[in-house]
Amino acid sequence: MIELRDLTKRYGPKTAVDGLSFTVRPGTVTGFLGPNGAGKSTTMRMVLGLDAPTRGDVRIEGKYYTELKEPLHSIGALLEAKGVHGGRSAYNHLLCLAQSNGIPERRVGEVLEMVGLEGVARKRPKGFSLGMGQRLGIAGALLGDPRILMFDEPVNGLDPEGIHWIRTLMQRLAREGRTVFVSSHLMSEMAQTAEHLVVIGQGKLLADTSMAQFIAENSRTHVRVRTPEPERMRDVLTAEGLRPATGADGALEVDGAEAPRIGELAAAHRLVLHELSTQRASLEEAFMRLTAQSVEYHGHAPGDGDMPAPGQPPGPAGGPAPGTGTGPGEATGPAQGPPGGGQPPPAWGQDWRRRGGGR
Ligand SMILES: Nc1ncnc2c1ncn2[C@@H]1O[C@H](COP(=O)(O)OP(=O)(O)OP(=O)(O)O)[C@@H](O)[C@H]1O
Repeated sequence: MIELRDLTKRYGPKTAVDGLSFTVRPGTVTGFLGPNGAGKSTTMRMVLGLDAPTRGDVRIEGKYYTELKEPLHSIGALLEAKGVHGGRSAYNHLLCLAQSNGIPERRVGEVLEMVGLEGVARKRPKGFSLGMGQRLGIAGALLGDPRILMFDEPVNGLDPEGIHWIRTLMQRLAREGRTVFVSSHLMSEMAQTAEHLVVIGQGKLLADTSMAQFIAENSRTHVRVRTPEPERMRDVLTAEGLRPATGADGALEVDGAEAPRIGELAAAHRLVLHELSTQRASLEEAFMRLTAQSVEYHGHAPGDGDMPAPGQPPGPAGGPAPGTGTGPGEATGPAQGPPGGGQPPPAWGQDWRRRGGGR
């Protein structure tokens, strides 16, 4: 278990981490999410005692990092894959780590096998690919067989096979009852990996919630209906207590009813349908909405007039491209903006934040 209490870090006038309090529990993968510059790495460095908090503290299994007698047995971390001595072989790099932490040499072979690097054990990491470097970093984290594992952006730059491998490994470690804390700035990646989420923006806690709750509250659906008689369809839906909106292309967008129900209503009133589809907003979009106010740097493409200003939720045109945020619970239809035909939707993130998401 990792417990943060009012954790704060200032660099001169810049507050990188601002009063963070949350607990990372064992048995699940906890995703640590936030846009670039949100303070994830700074937080993780403070967990490991590499940076001193300006205020507040972190405890690992109830102890301060400095109180841990053999830290690698308590917490293993992958912060930056490049922090490896390039001149030593992978085996010797791990052996040095093991010897300085009272870990028997046989464990070096075990972890190399676990990460699939046994074939290059005698090679120098200098020539390793990014993926091999990540695997070596993870081998180092696993060396002390720790109860807690912490990975900072472990899938950055990896190919799909590498991403799949890391995801599976993290889930296995959590199933073994370990605490697994992993940072990312990609909601779509976390959606497939984590069961619990901690979201920060500009150093502040935005959410601490289960992934299931996040999906339930943010993967909002609506039904798109196209018919040659939209006005009559609208009247039928309104008579049922629904409030259809008109999309940019004239299609009706209906919240609060499933597609089969709408299809039955249309049939009962002998209305021809040209389209009846369930649309689900992507989790990536929900995450962008939640963190929109706390993104440090906004990119703008030429002619990017639709990008939301900080604090403004993006309309459908400002959201990610369809299909960019596939995660569990968004199997139907392309990723779309919410209903309303370009009208700003309710600020889901803010609403969700207000409702809280604590355990
Ligand atoms: N040593 C430092 N000195 C001054 N400012 C720093 C230092 N380290 C981090 N910062 C600033 O603190 C803020 C948080 O940085 P941090 O690297 O923790 O964010 P992050 O969420 O990990 O971002 P990313 O996803 O880009 O890695 C940023 O504005 C960064 O510029």
